[in-house]
Amino acid sequence: MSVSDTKESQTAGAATKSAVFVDGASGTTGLGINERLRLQNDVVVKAIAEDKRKDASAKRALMEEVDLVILCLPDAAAKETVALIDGMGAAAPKILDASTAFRVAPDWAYGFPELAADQADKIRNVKKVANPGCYPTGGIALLRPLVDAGLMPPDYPVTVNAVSGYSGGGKSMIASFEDGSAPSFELYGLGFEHKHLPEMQLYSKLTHRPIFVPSVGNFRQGMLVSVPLQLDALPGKVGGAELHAALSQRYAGSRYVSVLPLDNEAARSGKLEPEALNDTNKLELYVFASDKHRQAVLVARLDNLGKGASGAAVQNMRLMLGLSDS
Ligand SMILES: NC(=O)C1=CN([C@@H]2O[C@H](COP(=O)(O)OP(=O)(O)OC[C@H]3O[C@@H](n4cnc5c(N)ncnc54)[C@H](OP(=O)(O)O)[C@@H]3O)[C@@H](O)[C@H]2O)C=CC1
Ligand SMILES: CC(=O)N[C@@H](CCC(=O)OP(=O)(O)O)C(=O)O
Repeated sequence: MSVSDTKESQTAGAATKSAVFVDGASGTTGLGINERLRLQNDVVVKAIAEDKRKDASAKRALMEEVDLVILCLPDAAAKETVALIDGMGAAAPKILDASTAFRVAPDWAYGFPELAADQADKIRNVKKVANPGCYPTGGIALLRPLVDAGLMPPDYPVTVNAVSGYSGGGKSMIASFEDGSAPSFELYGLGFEHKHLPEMQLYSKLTHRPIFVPSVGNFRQGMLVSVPLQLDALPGKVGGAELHAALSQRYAGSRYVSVLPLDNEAARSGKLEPEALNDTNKLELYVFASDKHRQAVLVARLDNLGKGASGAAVQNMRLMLGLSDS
């Protein structure tokens, strides 16, 4: 049996299509990527035979045939595959890694194309891209424009609260919620060492480590990431309108990131639920503010499996392969 079972939509002209291998294709993120790739007819997905999926030499042979490898593996396994690719010399494909292993590595580009004006070009032009964590996608999207605009000093004492659906914890967490052994809701990360903190601090350009309090609830996917602010602790007389203007300016024209108007349904009801963007690559940003009490809460809503993982991976993949945004 060949090491690759090529799932082709191989029709005339297929030779010019970019070829991609998803390492870890049967995990939560890998399945989500493959589902999205099935809808894209300008990419050929090469799949490894099931019994060879952890076999390094079979992987290497397959990786020599592709333009890009997407890693959907635990950190340790991602590092092993990256070492394998680093040893391939000129035959090495581009790498897009969904794990936490390389997100703050200096020789990798951070796969959040909306981070800054030149970030999409960086992603296009490097060989190694780290897909962001789900929570940092929301946190950085809210914080970075405020720091860049000078509304939030880099040493501001930031707190990030968040709630995620249970698919964020991969196959084992999904099983524990679906067999009823997990609690309905819990806070975690209370040891101040959550794996997303380094990327959240670095790409938000904060000099102080944020306090990050994630939580997980009994729903499959979707998330909210929120940042509470005492407005009088910010310099000047910053109010909701200025925060909103800075975010709106940063994401003007963005296809996937939108900033909701200050007056929106959630602001009127005082409530926001996490599942509305499920199965999309969208990220919504909200500014809730009270001029009376001089307080604000910034909120990002996204699908942890969409813009928080597989959707972002496909967006980055297309940039890395020089394909138009589908
Ligand atoms: N779930 C989410 O919302 C997000 C996840 N991520 C990241 O994506 C990566 C994958 O996570 P997720 O999909 O949730 O995890 P899962 O546990 O759902 O899947 C991981 C997959 O990797 C496979 N695997 C493990 N070791 C190897 C190996 N050496 N070679 C090939 N396959 C291997 C596993 O197979 P087996 O079970 O047989 O060992 C499993 O199918 C992680 O680094 C995670 O941090 C990123 C953003 C969001
Ligand atoms: C609910 C839950 O457990 N979520 C995961 C994060 C999922 C994610 O996006 O993070 P990575 O990309 O870094 O894997 C966690 O907190 O570890």
